[in-house]
Amino acid sequence: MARSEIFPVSGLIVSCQALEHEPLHGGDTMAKMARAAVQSGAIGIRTNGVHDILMIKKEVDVPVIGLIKRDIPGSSVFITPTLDEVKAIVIAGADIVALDVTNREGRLEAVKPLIAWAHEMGAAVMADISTLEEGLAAESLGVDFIGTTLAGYTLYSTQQEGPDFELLEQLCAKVSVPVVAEGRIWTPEEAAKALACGATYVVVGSAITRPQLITERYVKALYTQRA
Ligand SMILES: CC(=O)N[C@H](C=O)[C@@H](O)[C@H](O)[C@H](O)COP(=O)(O)O
Repeated sequence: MARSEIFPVSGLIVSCQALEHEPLHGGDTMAKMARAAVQSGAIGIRTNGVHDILMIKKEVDVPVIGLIKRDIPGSSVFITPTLDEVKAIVIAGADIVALDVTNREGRLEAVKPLIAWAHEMGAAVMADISTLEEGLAAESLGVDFIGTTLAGYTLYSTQQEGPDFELLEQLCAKVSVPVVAEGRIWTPEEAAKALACGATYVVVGSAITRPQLITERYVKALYTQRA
C-alpha cells in the first residue's frame, strides 16, 4: 500500500486539539472528542502532542495525523519544527506526521531530513503549506499529503476570514498527491465545497472541537443583531 493510500476513502478528518491555555486541554477530553467524531463518520483524526496521540490511538481505529506545536524563540515555524518532534510523533504511534513546509527560514531545505526520517520509520508525511509555490515544493520533496493548513497564517499568504478555496483549487489542479483542505472551515457547506474544489480530505477543527470558539461566534452574532 502506498503511504498516501492510508485512508481507504476520502472524507472528513476531525482535528482534536486543545493547547495548554485552552479549557479542554489534558486528560482524556481529546480522546473522547475523537471517539465522538469517529462514531459519526470521521475517517481520521488530527491531533497535537504525544499525550493526545497516545490516548487517541488507543481510543479509535482510524489513521491519526500527529503534530507537535512548539514555539522556538526567533522562529515562526511552530508545527513540528525539528526532528525531535518528528521522532516523538512517530514513536507515539501517529500514522502520518504533519509538519510545516513553508518557504521561510530555509525550511524547504531543513525539512528534508524530517521527511526522510518519518518515511524510513514507515510513517506518511503531511505538508502544511500556505501558498501554491509551497505546495509544489512540498510535492517535489516527496510528501504524501498536502494541506492548506497554513494559508493565512504566514505573512505573505492570502489573509482572509474563510477557507482559501482559490488556493485549494489551484493546488488540486497542479499536484498529484492527495490534497487536504484545512483551515477555517466552519460549515458543512464549506466542507462539501472543499471536496468539490478537488480536495480528497477535509480537516475541520475548531468548528467541531473548540467549544469556546463556537460559543464566541454565537455570542458575537447575538450582539451584532442587537446593535
Ligand atoms: C494554523 C494552525 O495552527 N492550525 C492548527 C494546525 O494543526 C490547528 O490549530 C487548527 O485547529 C487546524 O489546522 C484546523 O483548522 P480549524 O480549527 O480552522 O478548522
